[in-house]
Amino acid sequence: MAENFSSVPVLDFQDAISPDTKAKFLSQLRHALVDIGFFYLRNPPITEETRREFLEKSLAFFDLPLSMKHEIDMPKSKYFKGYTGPRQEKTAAEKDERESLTLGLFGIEESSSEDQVLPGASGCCLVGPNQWPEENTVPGFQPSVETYLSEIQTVSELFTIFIAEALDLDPAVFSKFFHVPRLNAMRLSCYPSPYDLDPNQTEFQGVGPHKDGSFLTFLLQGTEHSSLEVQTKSGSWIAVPPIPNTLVINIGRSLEAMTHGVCVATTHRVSLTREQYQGPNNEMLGKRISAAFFQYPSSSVTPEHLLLDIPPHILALRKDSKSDAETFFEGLFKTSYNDAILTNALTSHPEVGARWYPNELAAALRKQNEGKQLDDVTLKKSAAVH
Ligand SMILES: O=C(O)CCC(=O)C(=O)O
Ligand SMILES: [Fe+2]
Repeated sequence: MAENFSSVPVLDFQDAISPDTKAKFLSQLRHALVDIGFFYLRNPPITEETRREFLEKSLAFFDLPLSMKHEIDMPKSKYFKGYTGPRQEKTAAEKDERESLTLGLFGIEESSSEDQVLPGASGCCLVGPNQWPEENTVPGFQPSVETYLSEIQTVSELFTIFIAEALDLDPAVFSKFFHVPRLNAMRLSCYPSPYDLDPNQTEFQGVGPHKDGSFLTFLLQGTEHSSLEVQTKSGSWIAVPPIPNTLVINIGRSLEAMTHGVCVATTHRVSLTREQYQGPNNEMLGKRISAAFFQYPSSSVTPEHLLLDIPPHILALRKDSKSDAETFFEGLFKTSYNDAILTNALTSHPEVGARWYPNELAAALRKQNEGKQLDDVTLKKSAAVH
């Protein structure tokens, strides 16, 4: 559980790459990992052009008529990739107002090939081709997304080293967990203006309170809206407004579990109000856009590999000795990481399961019900495709 804090710290990527400031960077990173679970990264190594193109084309994608977006509905893909419409997904038992497009790295990294699709024990898989809109509907959308994905993938690889260094671990300790084919996935989300929703309601659930199942999540807030919030230990919500030229990085359940709860996965949500959709000069802002890149350990790693040997002085930093991380860990890795992730994908997107993997879906729902008394939010939101 995150400590009480009043704002999310801002780290600077420049500090990480200069020998004079590296120690300061790692100390700030350790504080963010252990006490907060969230931080901004200023000056991330993503080119301005990549970011601009990517966001521009993403907005154009969501501006397409609904019928065109439904042509690439997620249930058409057996790999859990594609479009999810508004109010089609639930978080914490409530419908989310956002619509989204889920994309993976398949075909983007050189060594990706059909042969590397790893079936789980249950025979379904998460690594496979993306679904794209017709090129003439949003010209340049696919290359702009692929360029962003390959740049953010590189950032995520750098962070496996920084996290190890910040915890006084061997800098290469994580490298064996992250290899092709990667389960990493990006969720491109678009949040409607409350002015277009029920006039009798004041607040809307963009996405409900949850923790990510990832190792780390790299979030690009693409518009000016201040709608993302994180929860402190006392239960209050702190705004994480967009800051120019930053990414927001947060810790997911996998890193929390791997570090025995030293690193904290913090609950967050996107809550939509009318005030957030008014700009500084009272002008109306359009839709809110964000891109969350979820970094996951590769599917072939086993539970024994994943649990790290943490030095005692780092374990002593753990804030919550009753962390549910280890309970979560047992649940997540009871069979294999890959199977756990598939179970979560199936329960998060039952419509994909119903079409492609009906038997596996039934088994996954049984498993989910068995674990329900443990922690509802944990199970719901540890999904790889989340
Ligand atoms: O859109 C955002 O700012 C956050 C989205 C998020 O938390 C998620 O997709 O897991
Ligand atoms: Fe999230």
